[in-house]
Amino acid sequence: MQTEKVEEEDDAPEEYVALCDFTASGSEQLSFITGDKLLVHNKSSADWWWAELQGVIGYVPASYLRLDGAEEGDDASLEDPWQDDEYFGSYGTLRLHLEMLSDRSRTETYRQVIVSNSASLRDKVVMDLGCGTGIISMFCAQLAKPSMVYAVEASSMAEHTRQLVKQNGCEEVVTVLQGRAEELELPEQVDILVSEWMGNCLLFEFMVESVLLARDRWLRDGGVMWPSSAALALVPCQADSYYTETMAFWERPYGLDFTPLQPLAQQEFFTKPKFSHLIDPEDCLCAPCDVICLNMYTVQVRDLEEMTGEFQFCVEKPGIFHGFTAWFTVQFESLEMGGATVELNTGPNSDPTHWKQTLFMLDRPIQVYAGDSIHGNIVLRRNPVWRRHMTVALHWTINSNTDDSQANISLHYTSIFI
Ligand SMILES: N=C(N)NCC[C@H]1O[C@@H](n2cnc3c(N)ncnc32)[C@H](O)[C@@H]1O
Repeated sequence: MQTEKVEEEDDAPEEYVALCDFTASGSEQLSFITGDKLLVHNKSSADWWWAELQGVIGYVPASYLRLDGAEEGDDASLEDPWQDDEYFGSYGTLRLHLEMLSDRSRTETYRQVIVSNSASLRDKVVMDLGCGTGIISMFCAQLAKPSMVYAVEASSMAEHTRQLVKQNGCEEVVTVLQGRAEELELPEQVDILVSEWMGNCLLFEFMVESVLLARDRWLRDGGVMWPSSAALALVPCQADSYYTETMAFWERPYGLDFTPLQPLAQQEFFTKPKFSHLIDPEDCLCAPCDVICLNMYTVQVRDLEEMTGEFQFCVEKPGIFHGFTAWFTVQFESLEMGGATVELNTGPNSDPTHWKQTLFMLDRPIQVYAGDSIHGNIVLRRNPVWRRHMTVALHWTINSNTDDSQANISLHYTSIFI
């Protein structure tokens, strides 16, 4: 995730021009269309600014705007909307590969997919998209007998991957190709396109776009996608420890009253997802549900622009509704008819992974009771400027039938996260 420094608050409002349309998804936001000139009064956070358009005030996504009068070329995002230098630069070092290889649940799942399909992999042509250090390609070469594995890697790690392939005696089967998969020329179509492309909340990094473009270009008719499908799971949850450490903390630190900072804390800590969350299964207020499902054979790049999922949860036990936790699962269908599907589940009831889970905090916690209904929808909207990012909007309503003072009212909140 990119973290931008928050610029100091200015007195005189600055005029910005809208680079693309934005549709508000809450009363506190401001809609605009490409070319609108907005007056920015306050850059309260790196992602959301307080702005005015034709006398109406509201929050606007900073990344959709460019300072009026700035030259087209001044705007880095238009030059490098994929932030490729930074993105592939980060994968050119070992840090992220060490994290991924150290994730045994992730890596062993891919090994299990290869082992359980080893007979069917014989004489097949495989593409390993975004192979990194080549681990999946070498699993294929060592545990099965494909005729060829094209190990495609865009970062400078590819040079080291070639060495690893040779070091492990796989050079007969594995060919390392350096470049973006959607730009490369392969000598032939492939029978299997395997990739480990998943990011936080399943889609961050949007590497999935490259997988779909490569599918359309290189996967032969009847070929197999691994993963074959993917799902984003969501559950309403308690998050008492996070709430205590970021909000309750300001009540009496060292005997002093710091509560005037709580609105700032709410803005700073609860308007962005917490990506490194490990939710305790006990904190789930009910069973999770899959809100977004991707069929990797049919989903199109254009579908990624905006994805909406409905949910209807029935609270199973009384507790404090602090927010929603999200994670993903991916499924690998068998190459054999009727063969068992392998699944990688990054949720709280499975072995932990380096993705952990993602916590979306409510603006304020709400007491809920068994039988309460939490229903609404989640909207993943891809950032039209920064192509590896998206906003997540959660709209929900609680219908409670207890005799509590809040009973029988609908609480409707929208939380927007970048
Ligand atoms: N979230 C993840 N799974 N990230 C894994 C990304 C790995 O794939 C590589 N990668 C990502 N996109 C591409 C692409 N379009 N072409 C080739 N390699 C890629 C990246 O350099 C890294 O080694």
